[in-house]
Amino acid sequence: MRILWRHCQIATMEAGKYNLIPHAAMITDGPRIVWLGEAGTQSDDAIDREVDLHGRLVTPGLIDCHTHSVFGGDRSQEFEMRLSGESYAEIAAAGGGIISTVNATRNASQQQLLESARKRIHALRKDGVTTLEIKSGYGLSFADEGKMLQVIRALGAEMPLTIFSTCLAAHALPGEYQGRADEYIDEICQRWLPAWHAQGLVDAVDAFCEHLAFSPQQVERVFHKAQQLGLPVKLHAEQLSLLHGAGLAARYNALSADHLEYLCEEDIALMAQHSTTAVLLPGAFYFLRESQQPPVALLRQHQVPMAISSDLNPGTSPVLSLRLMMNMACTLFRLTPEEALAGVTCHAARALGISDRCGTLQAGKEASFVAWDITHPAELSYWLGGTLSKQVIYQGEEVWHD
Ligand SMILES: O=C(O)CC[C@@H]1NC(=O)NC1=O
Ligand SMILES: [Fe+3]
Repeated sequence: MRILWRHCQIATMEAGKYNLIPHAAMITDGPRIVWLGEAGTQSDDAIDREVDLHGRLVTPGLIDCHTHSVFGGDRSQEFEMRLSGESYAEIAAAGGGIISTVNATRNASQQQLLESARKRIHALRKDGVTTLEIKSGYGLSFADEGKMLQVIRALGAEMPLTIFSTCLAAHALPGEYQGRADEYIDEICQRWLPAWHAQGLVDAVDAFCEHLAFSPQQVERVFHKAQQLGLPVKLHAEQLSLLHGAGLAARYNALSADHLEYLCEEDIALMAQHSTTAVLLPGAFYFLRESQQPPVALLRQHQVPMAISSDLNPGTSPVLSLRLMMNMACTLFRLTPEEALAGVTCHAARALGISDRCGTLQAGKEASFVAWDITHPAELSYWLGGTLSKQVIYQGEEVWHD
């Protein structure tokens, strides 16, 4: 069905710039854009339906390229304990920390994981998200990581947005492997990854490269297996220290290196050379009250595209608004509002390797876009909270309206 979407202004986000078309229209045919431009200059091909967008501003659907949206329980009590002055050690002794989420996820059924994730994803969708990456990483066993990956695929099958599945089995060391990290990595590489890949459950492979998680040597073994399976890689890198994880990821032509507070210029140059996108996660920086900022000026200087994401997870970034992350990227990391919008559209698409399909509004690309009740794109980073999205269109269909 050919639909003419008229009476709007469009920010196409091509090349990471607004490219504002002030009096615009767009024609979609099913899930694809077939034309967009100055209103009235379109060809007079048959149109089946017209939609008046009431002068609203239209951007590409937002892309949240780094989330841990599937998990059991939550860590709100831990949050309260910390603010009551309890130490990490006391919290851990009381069963808090990432292991508490692992236990809650292992004890939850697929249905329970699906239902709790669905609520969180709906909040993101109302805020304009039409593509979402979700990682495993709270199961940490063959059965429970497989359960998470099945839930991620089920969410993609039932919800009106595109869901990209990333295996993060190398997120933390489970209790049963304490002191035997290399054996855990062996299990992931020799048995788990090949099986999940054969079941079609994995679109990319990620790991957490950090002193409290896995070493660059252990990460490289996971990357080597992913490469053998033909799966792209991503990496949680330089969040809390400099281990040159981002440089290792770049050498494996990673789609992205993420967090990057402690990133160095040598590894930025490798990211530029290997087209690895930088993914900045201001929610975790803010929630952990970090002080070390990612080197944004150096990333700009080396022309490494910066994506922005929620890092939605129960421990360090319980975030339910990607637009709030845009504000934090500007307020905390000093990105411009135009860079922040590029960070959740075209650069986020690049971080998932799907720039051919979405992230900008152009003929031939996916007809996934948002009509916002604003007059300038900078408002998307400016307003804190609130509902600015009036209509969310996914692959040519209206899937949410205010
Ligand atoms: O605490 C949690 O539940 C996850 C922490 C989260 N995972 C990661 O790799 N970095 C983080 O901040
Ligand atoms: Fe993360």
